[in-house]
Amino acid sequence: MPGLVKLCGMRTPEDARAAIETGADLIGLVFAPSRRRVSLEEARAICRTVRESRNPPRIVGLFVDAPVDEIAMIASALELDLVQLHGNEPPEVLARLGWPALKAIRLRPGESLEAACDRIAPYFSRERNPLAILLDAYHPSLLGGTGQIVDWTLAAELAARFPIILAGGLRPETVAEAIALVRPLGVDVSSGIERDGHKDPQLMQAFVAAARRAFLTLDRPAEIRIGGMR
Ligand SMILES: O=C(O)c1ccccc1N[C@@H]1O[C@H](COP(=O)(O)O)[C@@H](O)[C@H]1O
Repeated sequence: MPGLVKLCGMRTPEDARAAIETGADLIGLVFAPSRRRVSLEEARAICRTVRESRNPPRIVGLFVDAPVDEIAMIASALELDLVQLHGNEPPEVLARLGWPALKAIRLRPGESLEAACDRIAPYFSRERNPLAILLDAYHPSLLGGTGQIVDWTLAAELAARFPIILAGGLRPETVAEAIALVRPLGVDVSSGIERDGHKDPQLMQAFVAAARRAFLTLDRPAEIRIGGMR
């Protein structure tokens, strides 16, 4: 599959149904402090809805600096396809966890290419590599899902060197330009598909359609495999 599209922050089975309708590849459930956080029971209901669908997206559990035991417990209880580690988890955490993972790196304003590469490279020097690095924008007080935009020029340099999923302030009307410039393996969005703080089915549809069109126009579409998915 050229170009993955992840829709993050599903809070209800209805959100998940709307995401499934778009044909998104991945949906995200937040288990970190956030207005989008779901309990284990709420997550179970969402997972059931997803798995009963005909073309289920992969389910990603998002954690921020949570204890490894807690991540492992939730990942196995819900049979998550992937975890997204969105805090300051060092490479050892991915090795100890042993679960397919996306590692988020929050780029700081003015961060140099060299500094960003120095932060990312250690994740690829171990026996347990992340499937991709998810680039988000640093916020001084919030952990993510802030709608803040990443430096796309820096992101493009990083995407030429590492498997990158681009996140951070993407919207239906900006995602095509971001994909054309950055050429990531995938894109991820949370606040850009919300209206009045809730997931909006029309914005979800518009985001996925725009991302799909943009990935198709890349002359050499990037590819990523997640659990046999192409
Ligand atoms: O979505 C959240 O509430 C969240 C909470 C804590 C850490 C990360 C979170 N979301 C991730 O943030 C990025 C960017 O989101 P946005 O599109 O800028 O709103 C994305 O990877 C979400 O998965």
